[in-house]
Amino acid sequence: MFKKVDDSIRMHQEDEDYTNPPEEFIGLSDFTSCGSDQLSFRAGDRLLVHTKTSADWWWAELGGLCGYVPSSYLKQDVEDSYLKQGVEEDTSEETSEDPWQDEEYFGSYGTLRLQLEMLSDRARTETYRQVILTNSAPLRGKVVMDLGCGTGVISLFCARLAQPKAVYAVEASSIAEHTETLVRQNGCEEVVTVFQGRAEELELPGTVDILISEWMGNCLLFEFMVESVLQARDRWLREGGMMWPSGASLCLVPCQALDYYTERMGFWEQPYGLDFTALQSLAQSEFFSRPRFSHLLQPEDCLATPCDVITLDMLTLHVTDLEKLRGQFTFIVEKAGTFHGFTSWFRVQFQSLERDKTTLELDTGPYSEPTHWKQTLFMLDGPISLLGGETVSGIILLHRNPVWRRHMTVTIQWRISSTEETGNCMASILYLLGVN
Ligand SMILES: N=C(N)NC/C=C/[C@H]1O[C@@H](n2cnc3c(N)ncnc32)[C@H](O)[C@@H]1O
Repeated sequence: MFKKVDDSIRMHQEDEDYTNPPEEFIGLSDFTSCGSDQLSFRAGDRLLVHTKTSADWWWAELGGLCGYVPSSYLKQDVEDSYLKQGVEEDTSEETSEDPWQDEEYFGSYGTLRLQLEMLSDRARTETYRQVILTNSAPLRGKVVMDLGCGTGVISLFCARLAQPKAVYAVEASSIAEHTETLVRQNGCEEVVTVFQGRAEELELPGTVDILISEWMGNCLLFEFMVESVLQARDRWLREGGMMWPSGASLCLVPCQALDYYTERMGFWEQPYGLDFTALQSLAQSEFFSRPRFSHLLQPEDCLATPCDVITLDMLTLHVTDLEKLRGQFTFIVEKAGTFHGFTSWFRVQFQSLERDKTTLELDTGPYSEPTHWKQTLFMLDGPISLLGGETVSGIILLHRNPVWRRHMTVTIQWRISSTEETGNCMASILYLLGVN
């Protein structure tokens, strides 16, 4: 999907390298530490960066205190504009200063490649078709807004499978120029009207009864198109109207990832009979210091029963809630295995328009048909052997990036606690993972 500014997991670095003189950076925005080894600061603070331990997490000092800070919250005090960490060098004024990166974002969605990827995702597209089909009766005479309609497939489902009064198909990318043709070619021009532009900037003929959108990104929120959906809800959805999806959950599970670990880390043990283990710390930083968005988790690699860590009600959620979302979890390890990391995915629900009728759901997890989102794998600093019976508990924090508005930092704080039958003291390990 949309090219990611350097998403990475901050790693624990045991040996700090202080050979380079510290560099002074300025805080772009307030940052509140969410772990014992992070350093809080305020916008305008001048920090001394001693070590750029990874692409997104640096070891810095402020007022005599040291700790990890997110590089995306900092800029150097230089005359010309400072390009953010992870965004490629770009001459156009627009890209380096547009916090929504809309030129790049809508540019990518204007390609058939991405539209084909979403349309080819059978589980995704068929779920939306089923939602329309099973609600065709109550959809009669209603006004529908399809936000981010792309090729207009959902709008065409509405017009072909139900008898709505009108469908407003809203699309900001250049694909909208073709959507008009598709609407006419499928004989739906009486019902479906295409509006090309950002939903936030458009004038619609009036309020709508249903706001349907396929807005979800990796880890549910990446891309933050959800903000556009909430803004459109507040502006166009009538009182008592329906949001589709009506609800969304972010799911998490501790897991094994032996194939990935072996492929990227084990490989250096003895390639062609040679000892390349000296490269393993680089491999850790290069491969495991960013979420793996294209992971396909096998059910047998789940070490516990997955759980919903964050749940959103699309009728009551506010844009301001998106700045910081927090969830808790407690997993009971159900089998012996190697704890390589956590895998996350999402589920979205579509409440029926008719009271006490079935709510439909799109589940992008390992026990359902794979989707183009696949799942997201967060690797640990190093694998941990588990016997089964342990408890893995902790919290997950999603902090929206204050500068790059389509990005977020995901921090997972967790501990393993296992008490022997003999009542030994609690053995606990505390690790901190941060994803930018
Ligand atoms: N990532 C997945 N799977 N789905 C995301 C789906 C994104 C689609 O919605 C459009 N879109 C996103 N935000 C807006 C907006 N504010 N106004 C109008 N159109 C918009 C994009 O151009 C894509 O075609």
